[in-house]
Amino acid sequence: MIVQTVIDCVRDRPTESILSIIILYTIASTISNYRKPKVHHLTTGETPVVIGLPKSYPWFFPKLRSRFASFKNVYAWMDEGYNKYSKNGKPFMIYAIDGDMVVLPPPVLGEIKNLPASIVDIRALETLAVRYTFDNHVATDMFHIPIIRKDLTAKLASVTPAIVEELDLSFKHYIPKLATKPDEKGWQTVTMYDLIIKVVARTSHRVFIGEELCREEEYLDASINYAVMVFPTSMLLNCFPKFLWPIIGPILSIPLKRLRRKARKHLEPVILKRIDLIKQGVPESERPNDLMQWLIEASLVRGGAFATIDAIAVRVLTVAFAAIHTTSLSGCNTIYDLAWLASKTQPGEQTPSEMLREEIMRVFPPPHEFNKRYMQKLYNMDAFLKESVRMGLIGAIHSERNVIAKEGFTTAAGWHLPRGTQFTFSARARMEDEEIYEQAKEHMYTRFYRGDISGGDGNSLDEQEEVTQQNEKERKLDRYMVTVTEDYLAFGQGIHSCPGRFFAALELRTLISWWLLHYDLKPMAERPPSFQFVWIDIMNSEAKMQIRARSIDNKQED
Ligand code: HEM
Repeated sequence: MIVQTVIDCVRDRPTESILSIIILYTIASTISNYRKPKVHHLTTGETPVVIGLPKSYPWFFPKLRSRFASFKNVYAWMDEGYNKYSKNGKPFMIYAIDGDMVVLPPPVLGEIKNLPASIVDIRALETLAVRYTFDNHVATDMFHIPIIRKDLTAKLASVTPAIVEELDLSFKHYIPKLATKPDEKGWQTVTMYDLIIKVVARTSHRVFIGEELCREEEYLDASINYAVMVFPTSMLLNCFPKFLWPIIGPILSIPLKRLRRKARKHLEPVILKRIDLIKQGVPESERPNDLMQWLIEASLVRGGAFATIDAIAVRVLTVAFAAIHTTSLSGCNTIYDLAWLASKTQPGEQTPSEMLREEIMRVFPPPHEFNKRYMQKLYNMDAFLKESVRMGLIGAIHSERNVIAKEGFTTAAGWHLPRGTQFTFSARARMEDEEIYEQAKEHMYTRFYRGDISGGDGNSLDEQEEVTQQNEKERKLDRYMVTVTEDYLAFGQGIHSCPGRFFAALELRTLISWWLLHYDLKPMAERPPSFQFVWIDIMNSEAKMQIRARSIDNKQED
């Protein structure tokens, strides 16, 4: 009714409507600016400089114009702010389409990264509009996070055979479906991202929900599409003021609800069967032992609405969302890098693929029985993956947080952030800082190589070891791909650092190993360019690659 009246009004009196909207916007933003406490320095009273305000007609809706300009300019603004302010220990601000963001200098990271949610809370709840893109239960209790961090990570060694098997089966299943027929020399064309996302989705689901469901195409498509839809839906919702979310949120999330129903159709019978097993008192050792089982058990413990099929199904989709795209992007970028770097190799030089293949043959000689312990000995592979993830960083920023404490939060350097301040840190600009990473814009695949400090036995350094002040000195750059340091930001920081990175590293090492043992890549002249949209770097998912099965003959050519 209200919506119809508004539409009629805009249609009948367009000029008056636009003028009214502009006046209303001006009044609302003047009031909110006036009332909102500002970030400031407690002794000097200085406030952060805003980067990205329009230079022409600066009096004409500067904030609004800046918000629209943020769609394509955030990365340039972040570079400017990082070099001018962050490196001098000062914060700066950006008026982005999804709100005002304070970007803090890197030293503050150490102060906030382990603060409890009562002082600073993870902002993903709002960035991703979790209440609308997932549901209230996920927004209020993220119990899947400790399950991933502890239970899944603890099980990695025992799930490795399942990962190896499912990767093999799914590559063999999807390559004939997605690649063109081999030409006379055996070369096939494939859109690599389409292949990798299918393989990663199926393999991850083998570990998350078991063999029974992981090969169900309709379910896999629903979960992949769900993950794809979350970002645009939340981005769109973030363009509206928060008070409109309860009205607009349910409308914008209709396509997500449709996909949820599709996924639920497949999950429901399995969830019901597993709940039955628990109710019948089947001992734990005889029940399935995978992520879905742990999620069901934790949901039943919470009871009430948490224990419904809907809530459990959405929880499974939440984990899939966090896991599948991130891992597929990293895997696909790594394959792009292998093909691109091969084109830069001089005649007679070993290509990166050859180097990695040689290492795989040494660590896992035929019949290539992969296991988790020895996976850690693939030092070149780990260094390569770590560098590809650094180069393919998915965001301009990391560790977005909201100040929750009533009294706000004051940094050691005296910057006061009032309650409600949204803040973050530079990720891309920091990871491309020449003072931290020599030739930062180059893919130096031996940058993180650390076989030389590990004694070569793979036992002296455990990749799950935390970097602490005590052991910091003895490390050379960073250790493993999964090691989180304040200069390696691909997995976030502190208590909210990615809990799934150990699983991702295992899956990626297995995936690249499988690839190198079974297929060749035709060198690509350039790395397929990605494009940037507000805070996110959207990788090139359209790039076509030439691939060729490694027959006995090809292997001999190597
Ligand atoms: C290469 C692959 C991956 C990358 C690059 C990646 C990256 C990240 C980043 C940057 C964050 C945000 C940390 C922060 O806000 O400080 C994060 C959080 C998270 N990731 Fe990952 N991730 C990957 C794989 C996975 C996988 C496989 C899973 C699940 C099995 C997963 C589950 C999560 C979850 C649940 C969070 C939220 C943590 C929290 O809020 O405390 N991720 N990840």
